[in-house]
Amino acid sequence: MNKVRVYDLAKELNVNSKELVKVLNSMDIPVKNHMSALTEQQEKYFRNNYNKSQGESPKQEKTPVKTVEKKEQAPQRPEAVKEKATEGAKPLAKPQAKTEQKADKKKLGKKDFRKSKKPPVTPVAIDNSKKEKKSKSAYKKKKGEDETEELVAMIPTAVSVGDFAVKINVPSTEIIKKLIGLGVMASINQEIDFETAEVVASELGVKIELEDVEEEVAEMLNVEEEEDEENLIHRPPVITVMGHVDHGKTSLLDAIRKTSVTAKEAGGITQHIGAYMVKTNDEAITFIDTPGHEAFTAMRHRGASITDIAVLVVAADDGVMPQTVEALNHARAAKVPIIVAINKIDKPGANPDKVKQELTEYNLVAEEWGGDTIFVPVSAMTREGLDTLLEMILLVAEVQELKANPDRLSKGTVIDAKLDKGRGVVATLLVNAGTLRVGDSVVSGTSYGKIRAMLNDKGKKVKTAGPSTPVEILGLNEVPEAGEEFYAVKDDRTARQIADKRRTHLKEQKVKRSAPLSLDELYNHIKQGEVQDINIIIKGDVQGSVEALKQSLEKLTNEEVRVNIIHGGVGAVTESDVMLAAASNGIIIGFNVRPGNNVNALAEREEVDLRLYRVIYDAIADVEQAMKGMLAPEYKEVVLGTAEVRQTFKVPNIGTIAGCYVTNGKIARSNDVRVIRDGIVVFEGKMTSLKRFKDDAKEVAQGYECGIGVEKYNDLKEGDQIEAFTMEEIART
Ligand SMILES: Nc1nc2c(ncn2[C@@H]2O[C@H](COP(=O)(O)OP(=O)(O)OP(=O)(O)O)[C@@H](O)[C@H]2O)c(=O)[nH]1
Repeated sequence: MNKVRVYDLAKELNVNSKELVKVLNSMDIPVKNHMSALTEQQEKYFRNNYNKSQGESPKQEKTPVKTVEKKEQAPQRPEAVKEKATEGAKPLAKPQAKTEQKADKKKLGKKDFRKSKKPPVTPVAIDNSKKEKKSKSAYKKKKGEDETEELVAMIPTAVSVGDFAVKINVPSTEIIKKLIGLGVMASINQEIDFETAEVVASELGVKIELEDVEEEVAEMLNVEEEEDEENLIHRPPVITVMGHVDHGKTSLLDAIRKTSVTAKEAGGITQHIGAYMVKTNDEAITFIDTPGHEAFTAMRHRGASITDIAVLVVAADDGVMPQTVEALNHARAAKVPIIVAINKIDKPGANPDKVKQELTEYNLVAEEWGGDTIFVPVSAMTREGLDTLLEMILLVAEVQELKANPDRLSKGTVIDAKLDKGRGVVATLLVNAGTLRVGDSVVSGTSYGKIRAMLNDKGKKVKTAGPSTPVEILGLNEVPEAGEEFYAVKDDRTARQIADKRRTHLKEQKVKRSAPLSLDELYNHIKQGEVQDINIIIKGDVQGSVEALKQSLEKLTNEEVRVNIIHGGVGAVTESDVMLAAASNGIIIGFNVRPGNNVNALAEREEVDLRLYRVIYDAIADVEQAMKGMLAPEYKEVVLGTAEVRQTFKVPNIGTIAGCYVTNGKIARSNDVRVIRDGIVVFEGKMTSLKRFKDDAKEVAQGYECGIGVEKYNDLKEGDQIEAFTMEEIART
């Protein structure tokens, strides 16, 4: 869901951001500054009421008598707000970093608006509450179940007793006394953590909430307000090259890089810095040098949407392959325009039309065939078509009107970073806006420092780097994470303060991360208006089942939620599927397939809901039930162990016995088993025998060999995985 920031809204309404913040606050929409984002509901509520109150001023002093009347009125139903708001509302499709969305969800949406059963207070009611307001920075208002307004103090993860006292307006001696009561001996200058503060506060009858570090940081960064159109200049497009393995991504990037090397520069290019710039017809294009959709989605998952255009490479002699489809779905999920480069046209078996034909099935239809996708036949080897490809990139970029203000403190994204023995932390940054300069103080996540030296993509020392320029910088104190944003700030102190603030908050941030989408929680998300799109990734054993599932699931779309199949493919669930789900807040449905190595662990870490089914109907029913809030899974499958088939034996009258090695967990005779070949479930059933050498065994542990027979299945093959599992009942929630 895209959220709108105050400055976007201000720009649209042609009002000053600061004024708008005041208006929003007066409407009980607790925004702090121009960087604050509104939830969709808040935006709708605002639009509805702003239009009405416009001109009257939000203070509403003219109608004090009505205060009582309004309060007694039946609460305005959110549905009504929705209907009215949509009439005049322009779509505001601003892409926004995921981290920001999360921060927003955490602070504004859930706490102040959605959980409250009452509708937002009307501007009339607010005016009264204003009188009660104390220090604006320390408090925010919170509506309880009754009409009384509660004041909530915002407390950081760690706070000194003295500061805490000031924030909650209670004498520090009182706090020290309470702390002693809790067995905590702390002086006025000592710090207590948020949890302790919370206990003390509740004993004193004061509500506290954890400060939102990113909002504070936004304030410290003093990010420029809306950019004046006149300050904006064209910036070069940033390109990521994607495609199936061996279709020529790396060759294409290398060929493009060499194309741009003029004679005198030749030999000058010795290093790769994670991104490079080329010039064609005097226009620059930036290429991200880590090709592939995995890297792209990993970046997106971290909140970085740096790619303006995706080039999808398809080998003309091979055609559309599984990762071609995967790549195009990753680009689509990120709403990035796609240009198709049909590569290897020099090869004898090249058939560009076949590629075009195959891609029509995925709604990429060539312009010459009546569609709107640009296809460029190229050869990374002979360099044929490369100029046309670059021209087409510029053409698509022109439509996008990519602009940035070069005259401001720089911000952008970390593309890559490492620790170099001789040079210290080396980070490749892609400037997104502003101009980065040697000597600038920068901060990225918890890493900060002053730029000691800056090198361009050709390894040359440079003093400045403008929008869309990749540079390598030296001077950061620790290795920042790829995909993290960086900001140049006014001085070292600010950079350090921001990094420190983040470091202390890091733990809580992780814990407080808003829950990603899961079928179990789906209905709650829908009810709270947080979900309008269910993004699903389907992996199946054969194309037919993927297609059938896709169509049936898409049919579940109703007025409230749309079911989007963002990717569907044949084969095991992969890490890249999990990353796509994580970056798109989606869930994964596997039909007759199993997750590949480490995939379960990754899904768990990223909290991606990964569901595996053997019956199509079950998958559809689960999603359907989840949409209605009726999902009540009663059984959960528990995998207990896996064995690898090393050898097979034919035993007369018994059938095939697999000589296995237990690779993890343990296999018990009572377990059910499934046979997995190349990530696909080929059989599921019962065990007929489990033996250690000649003896029957109850169970065999990891690291031991055993013989396994599977009921009614004699097609066991070397290399198969035998997975042992049981079904466990789980309590309804
Ligand atoms: N004939 C011909 N061969 C090409 C062309 N482009 C790439 N190749 C060859 O195809 C093979 C794979 O190319 P890569 O550039 O490594 O492909 P890739 O997509 O980057 O592969 P991964 O990095 O493994 O995903 C190499 O042997 C290249 O030499 C081309 O235009 N024509």
